[in-house]
Amino acid sequence: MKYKVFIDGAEGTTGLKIHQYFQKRDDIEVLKIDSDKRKDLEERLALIKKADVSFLCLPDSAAREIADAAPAECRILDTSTAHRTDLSWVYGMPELCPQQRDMIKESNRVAVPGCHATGVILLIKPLLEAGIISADYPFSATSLTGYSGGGKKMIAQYEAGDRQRGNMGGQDILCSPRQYGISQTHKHLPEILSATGISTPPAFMPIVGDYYSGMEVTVPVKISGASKTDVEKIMSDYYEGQPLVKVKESLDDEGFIAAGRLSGSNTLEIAVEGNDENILLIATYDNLGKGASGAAIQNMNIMLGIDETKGLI
Ligand SMILES: NC(=O)C1=CN([C@@H]2O[C@H](COP(=O)(O)OP(=O)(O)OC[C@H]3O[C@@H](n4cnc5c(N)ncnc54)[C@H](OP(=O)(O)O)[C@@H]3O)[C@@H](O)[C@H]2O)C=CC1
Ligand SMILES: CC(=O)N[C@@H](CCC(=O)OP(=O)(O)O)C(=O)O
Repeated sequence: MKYKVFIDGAEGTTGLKIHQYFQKRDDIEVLKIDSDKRKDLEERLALIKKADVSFLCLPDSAAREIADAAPAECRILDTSTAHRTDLSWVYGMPELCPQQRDMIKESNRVAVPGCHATGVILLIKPLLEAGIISADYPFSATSLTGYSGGGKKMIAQYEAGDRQRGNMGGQDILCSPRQYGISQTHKHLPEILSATGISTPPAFMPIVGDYYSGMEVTVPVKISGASKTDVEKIMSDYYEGQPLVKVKESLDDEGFIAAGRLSGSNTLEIAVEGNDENILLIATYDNLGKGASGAAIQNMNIMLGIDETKGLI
């Protein structure tokens, strides 16, 4: 018996990547839609009704439209931002707290977390749960990402053949890392608040670089009454036994941490760096792996009651 899945938006960045994972699996049959009907609501609904699980890899508005039209018994995983703070959906982060996996397994509506939000939430949550930092702490986060995080449009921009690469004296502005979300209205801030329960949004500094994929999220914290070693212990205990989130002694590679170090992987690695005075909580992962498509597959595996790492490690 094969599970039937439908990928709505299969020709986009996230959808294509999910499709690639299924090419290596013999337990999954991907339901196909004719290319000229890929935006036809009725055709897509018919496939969602046939599938055991459907993935929405669409812009937010299109994800809302199809999710609203689908019968409640259809099982849907939405990779967009549309439903991540919607209380009738389950937040698809199995490592968030002990109950989350069961909630995902039982739900017909699961929202896959945003790529930046994934790192920020996984870094902050254990400290809040341990009570060594309070919900009103003035958090901040820097998040480096590869350009595939921006979907087809940004990939085309960065990969355009007429770009002059290298040090062009500022002629090719894409060569240098670009900070964005400057007005502090990034679309991942609401889910960071709702998943962690912190009282105000962190000061958030996303930066896109001239490389395809990979993320490094850093949350600096000053904690009185707890050392770096205490924080390491809290972090390791919180994620003990998690197959796709690993706490490492250090991510430092001869003085550097490359944001693309886990490009192509589905795991997320955390390390507590810095010193007792300035603790740096750091997570590295692939924006298309644990930050999007890999996380979507992990959620699907949980919903289907099979090994959650199947096809991912
Ligand atoms: N890229 C990333 O790293 C991540 C992306 N996401 C989220 O995943 C979702 C998809 O993003 P991404 O894959 O990057 O985006 P892309 O722009 O690469 O792909 C979006 C796809 O949706 C299709 N589409 C648009 N409107 C409709 C519609 N009405 N009906 C059916 N298909 C439609 C597009 O078709 P066409 O090409 O024909 O226009 C395109 O193939 C977004 O919500 C994004 O926020 C989440 C995590 C990470
Ligand atoms: C480089 C870049 O532009 N990245 C996107 C995030 C992509 C992502 O994962 O966000 P969603 O899951 O919410 O789409 C951004 O920061 O808006």
